[in-house]
Amino acid sequence: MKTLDDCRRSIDAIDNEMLELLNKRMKVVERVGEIKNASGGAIYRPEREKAIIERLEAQSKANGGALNKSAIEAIFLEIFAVSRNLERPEKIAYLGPEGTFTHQAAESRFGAMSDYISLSSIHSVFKTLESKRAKFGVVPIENSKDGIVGETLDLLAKSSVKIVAELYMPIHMSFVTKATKIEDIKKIYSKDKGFGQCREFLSEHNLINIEHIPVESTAKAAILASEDPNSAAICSHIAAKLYKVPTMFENIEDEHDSSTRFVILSDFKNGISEHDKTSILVKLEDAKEAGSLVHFLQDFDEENINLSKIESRPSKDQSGFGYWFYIDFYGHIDEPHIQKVLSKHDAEVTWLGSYVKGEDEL
Ligand SMILES: O=C(O)C(=O)C[C@]1(C(=O)O)C=C[C@@H](O)C=C1
Repeated sequence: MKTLDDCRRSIDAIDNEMLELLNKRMKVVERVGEIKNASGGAIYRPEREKAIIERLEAQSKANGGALNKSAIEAIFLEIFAVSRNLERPEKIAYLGPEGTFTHQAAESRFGAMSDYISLSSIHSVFKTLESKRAKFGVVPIENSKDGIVGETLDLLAKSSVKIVAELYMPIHMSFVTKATKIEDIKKIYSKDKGFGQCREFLSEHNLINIEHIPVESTAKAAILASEDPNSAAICSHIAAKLYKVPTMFENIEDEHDSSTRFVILSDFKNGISEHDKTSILVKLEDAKEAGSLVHFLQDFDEENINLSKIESRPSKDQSGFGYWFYIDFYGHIDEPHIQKVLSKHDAEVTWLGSYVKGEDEL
């Protein structure tokens, strides 16, 4: 029977081997970086990362290994993040401040070691990418309960920035305050969506009729609540911890399976993988004619292209009344059957990105 000391000696030996192997991997990665830097190729290749994780998951299963997909992902996403930093360090702009769900989403993809820029609006994230002050941007695009984030869609419509990846994160809200009694709370800070996601909680605790102050992020709400003991914030657990505001209630969201879809923005096109999704904007020329959208969608149907989302937005241009449509469908823009459909509608379609579809779609 192995003793604890025996086990620890084995662990030390295995750790040494793993470190040697990781360093060996990083030598290869350095060469990949040289090749990409010489050709101007994109460093971040989400489709390749996904393929690696899938291969390792299958291998682990076949060999009866203890590591499941989530464990493999947790370990390897951090390895990829270190690799990318070695190939070419790139800055990541996100909707801050620190402690937002977007920050959490950014860290889950780019790891703890990357160089982050926290910005106070979605608009600033787009501007920072357009001016090349950051290579990647992370912003929310949709919540399973509250729907689309209009600002992100409107900016995608105007900007040259593309979606290169998406990810879904479960959202849990906390009610945090420095007050010791709920009756002492005179105002609540949160992001507008935060109030929207916790209506039942607010009503059950008679918090509907006190002042609700929407601010630009749930982390900002935590900062404000940390400065005023007669206020509270609806925010993430990490924001409460970061800004040292005690938690009065946890998991106060109406729907506990609420999750938010985030998109990673950049300036390159991904290669084709087997699990792609494409986002487009459609401005139909004859939008006032009944049936024009139906005809457009029939073209997709004929090629067996499945839509995962369609959302109409009022167009904000000067020409007056009108709508455009935001559409997500399965497949990559470079696949021939997709080209066939889109080429029929060249003038009406703006491509927003093709990317590996995230796990746990809303
Ligand atoms: O295969 C590549 O293109 C690499 O740059 C290597 C690597 C990796 O560490 O395996 C790193 C970054 C990419 O996002 C994908 C994979």
